[in-house]
Amino acid sequence: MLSNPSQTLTALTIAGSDSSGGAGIQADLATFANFNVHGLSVITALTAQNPQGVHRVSLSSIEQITAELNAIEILKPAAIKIGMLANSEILNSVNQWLNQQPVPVVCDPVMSATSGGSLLDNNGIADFKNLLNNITLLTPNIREAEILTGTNIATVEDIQLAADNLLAMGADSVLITGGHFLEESDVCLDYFKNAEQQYWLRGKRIATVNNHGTGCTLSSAIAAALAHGYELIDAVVLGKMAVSQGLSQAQSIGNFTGAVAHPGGPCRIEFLPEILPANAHPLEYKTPAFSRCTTEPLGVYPVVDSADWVEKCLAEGVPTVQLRVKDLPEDTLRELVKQSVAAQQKYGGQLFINDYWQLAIEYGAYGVHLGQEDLDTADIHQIAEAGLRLGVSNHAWYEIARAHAIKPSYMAIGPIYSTPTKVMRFAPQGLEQLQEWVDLLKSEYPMTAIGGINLERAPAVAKSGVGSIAVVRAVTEAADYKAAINELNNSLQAEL
Ligand SMILES: Cc1ncc(COP(=O)(O)OP(=O)(O)O)c(N)n1
Ligand SMILES: Cc1ncsc1CCOP(=O)(O)O
Ligand SMILES: [Mg+2]
Repeated sequence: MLSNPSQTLTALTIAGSDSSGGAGIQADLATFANFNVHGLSVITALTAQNPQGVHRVSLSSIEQITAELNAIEILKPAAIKIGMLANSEILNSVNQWLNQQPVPVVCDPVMSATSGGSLLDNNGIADFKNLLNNITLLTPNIREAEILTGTNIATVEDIQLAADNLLAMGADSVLITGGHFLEESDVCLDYFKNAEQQYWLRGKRIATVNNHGTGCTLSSAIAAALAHGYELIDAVVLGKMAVSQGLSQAQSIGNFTGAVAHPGGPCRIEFLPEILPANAHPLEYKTPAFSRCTTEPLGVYPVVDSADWVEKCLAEGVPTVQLRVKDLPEDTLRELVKQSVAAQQKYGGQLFINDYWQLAIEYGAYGVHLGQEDLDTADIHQIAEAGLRLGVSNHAWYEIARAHAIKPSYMAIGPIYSTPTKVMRFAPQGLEQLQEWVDLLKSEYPMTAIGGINLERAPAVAKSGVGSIAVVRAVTEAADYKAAINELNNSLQAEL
């Protein structure tokens, strides 16, 4: 799912072996391989298991587990996944070793097999809180969250309360997975919370009985993405996609139920989860209905800072243009928006106003372009109801999942290259990441690429199939802006 890094990355799973091959160590290693991460393993227990049940469990000795943990240390796992710990003795000795580990730890609090057998004894459950201080992300399902918190979970509010309890018990972040919540509905709701953020992830429910190993796959996929250096919130999206894609291809084994698959390869948009707006109730959230853009793909897309530039670009026949100005007094802004809208009425084209969505509505602009921070405060339903289009900036997987929940009129990806035009906390995405996001999103959204794109780079960017290139300097600082627009257009046309 993630491409091969230039140096071998390692991740460690500390878990039990599943003789039926669908969960535990076997699922974790298959997931790591899928994410191009070399898997290290410390096996806490051997289970004699098949779809009919867990027939026998044989625990590894503490000496063996400790020796394995110490042995793999020189291979420097970049992330750790924890699964079956069997009992309090194993749990506490793993925890002691974790005290020295500087890397993120994802813990799936495995307590029982899908087929029913117990995989953690009562003392282990009682001691589980000891482990939480060493856990970056805890990924319980509803039943596991109930057991760990001693609460009953039947509603959305119960899930939120359980997450609060788990954080209070010491976990840094918690993701309560909703595979067994509202099972009759066609969506699957997971809830993420830590000190900074809380959100619902809404994914398509993949109804299958072949779901053995789902929790193992999710937690090890998140650990693998963390090993690649992704931020936790991005890793959660990647983990969720891997599970949904895997469930969609899961097959039975003869007459027996099977396990989540590990197909690898590119992910389809139907498996991209939606991150619902922070204040949305997950069962009542209504997706806004934004109008589509008239001209798709969006083509050459100059981002300019004056009504004069808007007019010159539209007069030159660009299909899309954006007015992007910062820190101006209200009356100057109004005048700029008004004049830009007048230019659009004269020449046609799609005029997007950056940031100032109320003015865009008031003056009847074609659309609004918003950054992810703006989504926290803008009334996006009002923008949609006024008939304006919405474009949204995206720099990371988490942002893409968040934008996907509001179904904007287009998705912007950037920065593709480094640029002096804007200070951003995101590293350049590069062409490979652009390609992955174009392949994922293009069937549902028109897209544009922005950041550091000049005439030389335009053909390579256009080759991704993005269909539009958004530029500031390549037009506004060109010796001949008309020729620049023409050349950018030629690069895009060559790929249509
Ligand atoms: C086409 C396009 N893509 C991205 C941006 C960046 O917008 P935003 O995140 O709102 O940041 P500012 O432009 O406001 O600094 C854009 N303007 N246009
Ligand atoms: C506004 C913005 N958002 C992401 S990159 C960028 C600036 C792009 O400017 P340039 O085309 O000059 O690199
Ligand atoms: Mg903005």
